[in-house]
Amino acid sequence: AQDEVTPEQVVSALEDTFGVTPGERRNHIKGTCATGEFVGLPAAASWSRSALFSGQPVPVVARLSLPGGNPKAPDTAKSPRGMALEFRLPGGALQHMTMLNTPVFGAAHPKTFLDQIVALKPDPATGKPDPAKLEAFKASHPDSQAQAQFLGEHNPPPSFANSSYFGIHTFKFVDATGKATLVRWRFVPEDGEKQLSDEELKSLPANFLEERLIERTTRGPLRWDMLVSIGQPGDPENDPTQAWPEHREQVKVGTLTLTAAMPQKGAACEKINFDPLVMAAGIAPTDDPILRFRSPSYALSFAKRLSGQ
Ligand code: HEM
Repeated sequence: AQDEVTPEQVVSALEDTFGVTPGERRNHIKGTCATGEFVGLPAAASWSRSALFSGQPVPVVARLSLPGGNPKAPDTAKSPRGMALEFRLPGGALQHMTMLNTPVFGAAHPKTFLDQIVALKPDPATGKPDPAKLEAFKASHPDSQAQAQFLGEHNPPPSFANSSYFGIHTFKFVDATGKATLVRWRFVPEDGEKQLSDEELKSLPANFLEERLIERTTRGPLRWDMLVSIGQPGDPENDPTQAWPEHREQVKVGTLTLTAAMPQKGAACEKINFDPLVMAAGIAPTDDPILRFRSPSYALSFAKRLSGQ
């Protein structure tokens, strides 16, 4: 029954809960474009033959975002922040990484994601989600617990620049001989991780993330190290709600640099579908049911917004 959920149902639920802004994303509607480059470390070639790790600069189009389909979502919301990257490899190949600033996701199966979106629908009487429905959702979906706990313990960042972003799913790095290694990646900010105080959460205006990101890039390049954890046999491969055991080997495989940021309207990131299954040779997906479900859901949202719906 878990896999009976369809992308159509989930996109309809997003539209029902958040409303539709014609021509815009059904999820992560609020966002900011950025551009820069990635330079990989050739040492990573012992795990992956991806052109990402040639040592040559690879142009990147990025989008930093807030989840949900409400274009007015406040930047203080205790929700994840998103970072989507499109790497433009030599010869026209593309590699995507579409990440959140939580180490785990809030659903092991698409049904949990669907039920959460339904539970988040504002009650017409209050304009807010019904607390009883949210409680019932939590109680009946233990796989939502780990991400909710992380979000409860970590206030959102004061800037997109002050967050780590996690691939969350397990992926395969594939070397030149075809040997696959299970990995999880994350991007760690050179500006350091920071969290808003509870006071700031109450006093800050609804919009500051875009302005701060643009301002930050005018003062100099913004960098994240790409780190990869190397999996061991038995590490969870198909469950994005489960962290890997601590002390897995960590390898730095490259550096992302963002040099400019701009409002999304008319900018390079606006019309990109950051489908996480867009992959170039050297990186491959696992059978994680959430990872596999994302691709057709993003395609549906993308097709609708491109046609002006
Ligand atoms: C059942 C699971 C999920 C569903 C149904 C889903 C659905 C969607 C949809 C429909 C969009 C808008 C696509 C577009 O119009 O371009 C989106 C965007 C996004 N999602 Fe997901 N998502 C899921 C899981 C995840 C996970 C696990 C992550 C992170 C690891 C993630 C991160 C993002 C980000 C960062 C964006 C914004 C991309 C951009 O800037 O264009 N999502 N999601």
